[in-house]
Amino acid sequence: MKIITVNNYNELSSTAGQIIADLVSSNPRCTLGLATGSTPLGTYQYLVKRYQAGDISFKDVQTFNLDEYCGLPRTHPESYFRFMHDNLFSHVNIQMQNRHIPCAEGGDLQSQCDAYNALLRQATVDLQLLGIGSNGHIGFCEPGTPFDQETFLTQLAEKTRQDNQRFFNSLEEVPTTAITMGIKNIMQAKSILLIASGKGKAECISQMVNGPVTEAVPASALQQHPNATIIVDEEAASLL
Ligand SMILES: N[C@@H]1[C@@H](O)[C@H](O)[C@@H](COP(=O)(O)O)O[C@@H]1O
Repeated sequence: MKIITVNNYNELSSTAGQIIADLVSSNPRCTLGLATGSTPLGTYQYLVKRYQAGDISFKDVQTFNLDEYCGLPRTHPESYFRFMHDNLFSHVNIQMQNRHIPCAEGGDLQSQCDAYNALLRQATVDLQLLGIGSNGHIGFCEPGTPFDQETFLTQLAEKTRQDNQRFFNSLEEVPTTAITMGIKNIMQAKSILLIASGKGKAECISQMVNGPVTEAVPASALQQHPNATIIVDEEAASLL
């Protein structure tokens, strides 16, 4: 694992954004794995600026998102479909048919998992962007998820629902399940870029980097990835 410590969130966002922009410039047909949550917002803003400045084009870039809540229509303000539209897709030229997000609408969620997994199996993700949950989750792979797990219907941990309550009016409104890439899918990316900011992430970052590789801390699987880079600000790095 390569660890890059930066001073603050702005630097974190530009450092991560620069790595992604460099990849898109050198490999215009690359495939990006994308993440949601508040941490990647600055990274997406950086990429939008570079696109608007005419520095990079996403015309031939493919994207695969990590996860999607179940029980929210895609039009819901907190769906990850909507998040990606509002924060990245509506501002850059990633073609509609090249954007992939798990579909968690409709009755047969297992079929939706299988369909997404089949797409992932055909793809090679060049760079997977990740945030981290305060309990060490990646995507929505919660503690206890087997490392050989592929795309699946996951039960959200209570801690995750509490953490994400800030985006909803009440805890009751936070979905209890989601479709997520599995750890096996995530680990198949050629490179991984995990970003974390703030004191609330210090403990899980320390466990991920210095703790044992264990299913109890899903992000610890990244210790076994040949090309994983972690960018942390000083607060998130404070227990390393
Ligand atoms: N499914 C997402 C994760 O992909 C994300 O990494 C995590 C942390 O989010 P934040 O960046 O808002 O702390 O939140 C959600 O649970």
